[in-house]
Amino acid sequence: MKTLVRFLKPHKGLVALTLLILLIDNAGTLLVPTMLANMVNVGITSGSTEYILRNGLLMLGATAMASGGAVTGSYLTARLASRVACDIRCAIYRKSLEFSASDFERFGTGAMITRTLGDINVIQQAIIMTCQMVLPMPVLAVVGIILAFRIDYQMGLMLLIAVAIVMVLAVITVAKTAPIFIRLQSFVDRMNVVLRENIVGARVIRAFGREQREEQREGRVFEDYAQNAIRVNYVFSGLDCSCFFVMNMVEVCVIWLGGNRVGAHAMQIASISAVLEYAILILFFIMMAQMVMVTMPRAKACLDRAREVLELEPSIVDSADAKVPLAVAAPARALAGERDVVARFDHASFRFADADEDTLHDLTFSCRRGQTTAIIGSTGSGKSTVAKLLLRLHDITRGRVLLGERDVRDITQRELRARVSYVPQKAWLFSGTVASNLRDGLPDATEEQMRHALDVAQSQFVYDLERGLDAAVAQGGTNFSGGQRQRLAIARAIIKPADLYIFDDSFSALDFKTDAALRAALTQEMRGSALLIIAQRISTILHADQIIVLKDGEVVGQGHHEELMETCEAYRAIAESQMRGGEAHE
Ligand SMILES: Nc1ncnc2c1ncn2[C@@H]1O[C@H](COP(=O)(O)OP(=O)(O)OP(=O)(O)O)[C@@H](O)[C@H]1O
Repeated sequence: MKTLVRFLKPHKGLVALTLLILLIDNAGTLLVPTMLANMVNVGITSGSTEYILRNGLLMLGATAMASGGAVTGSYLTARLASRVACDIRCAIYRKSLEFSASDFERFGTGAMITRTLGDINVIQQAIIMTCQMVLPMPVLAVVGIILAFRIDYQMGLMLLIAVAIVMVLAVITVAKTAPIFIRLQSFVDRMNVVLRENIVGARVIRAFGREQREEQREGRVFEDYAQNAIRVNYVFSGLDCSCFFVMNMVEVCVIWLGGNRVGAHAMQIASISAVLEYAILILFFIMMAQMVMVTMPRAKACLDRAREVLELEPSIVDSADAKVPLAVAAPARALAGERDVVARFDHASFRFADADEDTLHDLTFSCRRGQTTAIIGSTGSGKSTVAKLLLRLHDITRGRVLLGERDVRDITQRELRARVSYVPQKAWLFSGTVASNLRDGLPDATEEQMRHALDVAQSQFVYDLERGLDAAVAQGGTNFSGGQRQRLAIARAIIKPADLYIFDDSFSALDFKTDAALRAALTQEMRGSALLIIAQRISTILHADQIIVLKDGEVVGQGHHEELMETCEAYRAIAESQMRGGEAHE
């Protein structure tokens, strides 16, 4: 509830206006039956045309209040609900950008999508239904019963008892059915996770002939959801018919008791229809409110899930004394006090939160300006983790990681990432154009700068595309080959001015000739910065100024290729295995 209040607060004017309009709608609705009764009881019985006309005009006014209020109220509630939903979605998205890799893993991509889209839709609908069906109910019930008492004491009492019984039944139904609706939302989450996995991995599923198995897995999830949805529909149909039964019974009672009261001259005939209308109106709103209330626990579950995301304290935050960030677009310049060392690992160790042992142990090495540092090691030795620590996507457990002379934890994340340019292992491009992707690296890049970056990244293939720099890029860059994607990701990284460029296994999909040409162009281009190249292929790092050999998260060798061939057993083993395979080309 606190979360909802927080998001309603900025719209308090709209909330107040919506409630006022709904009140006007209810007032109009409640006035009509009494006016109608008066018209018949007084106007028609006395034959006063003037009374009938005057009362008719007043009724017209009340009807206009009710219908105008209903239309405006619907518009305002829809507007309020969509504004609140939009604010929650934006807040979740903004929050997710603050998450470290492990924070994000706590929820998972599928669940984050459900929380941002499906869950917020449920909340949006709940706000609309609450405003239109639940909030008017107590007003209508209380005022309707008072008006019925004014018409006749016994009729009022009967209506009060009927409403009390229906309310008790409604509360029991809501309490009993709430868990089904909460379960329903968790099934939506599961469906989303399984569907996403199967759609993204559709080609792998086909390649491994796993269609039947995946179909069964999906079928089970859909089946669970369907079973729950059927139960929900049972509940609704049960509610529907019992409510209509109660309404009809109350109608019978009103007419029966009304007839008796008229016979006893305790009230006039047209008052029966007024009480009847109040009874139908109140019971109808109780029925609708009940239907909305059974879905409320689901909306609450959705709100709780949104709150979980919004209230999660990111595990990586800027320290209080971190310097004011530089503008991201500002060109990088020499880091104060350090001309030479751009980045340094100082006895750094790291352990994943869910791991039993350190992934990296006691790493000490520096990346220098104008030099290429390479990291090589077997699969899972911790190479990518080194890159992520430099970007502070994770925080080290012991030791220090420094940018220039400053610990990365004492720099704002914004400044840190403005000074480091990164090509991730999995080259990811955003949907748009080649140019828009390059502008992610440098927002105001000129065509000349883009062409230069493409040339350095050996991406001249772009010029052969029909629309050149404006060629369309599909989500993830799937309309390009793996090698083309890598080169475009490299172009995006090198167009950004930075002190440190990190290439995480970014040359793996390139042929040897392109790999060699790209490295030569990079070395030439990046003389003023430090390069950190993570690679599996010896040929990619052969000429690096310094090679770090990682084994099980430990540095087991450090030096030039020739030095390492002499002194490092692990390096020699990698080199020899690749030379046997004919990979180590210059
Ligand atoms: N989020 C995570 N949680 C727990 N352990 C992880 C996580 N990510 C990676 N690891 C583990 O950390 C170790 C190092 O992973 P890393 O990705 O750095 O290896 P790598 O040397 O880059 O491997 P590759 O060459 O295959 O890309 C691996 O053993 C991996 O299982």
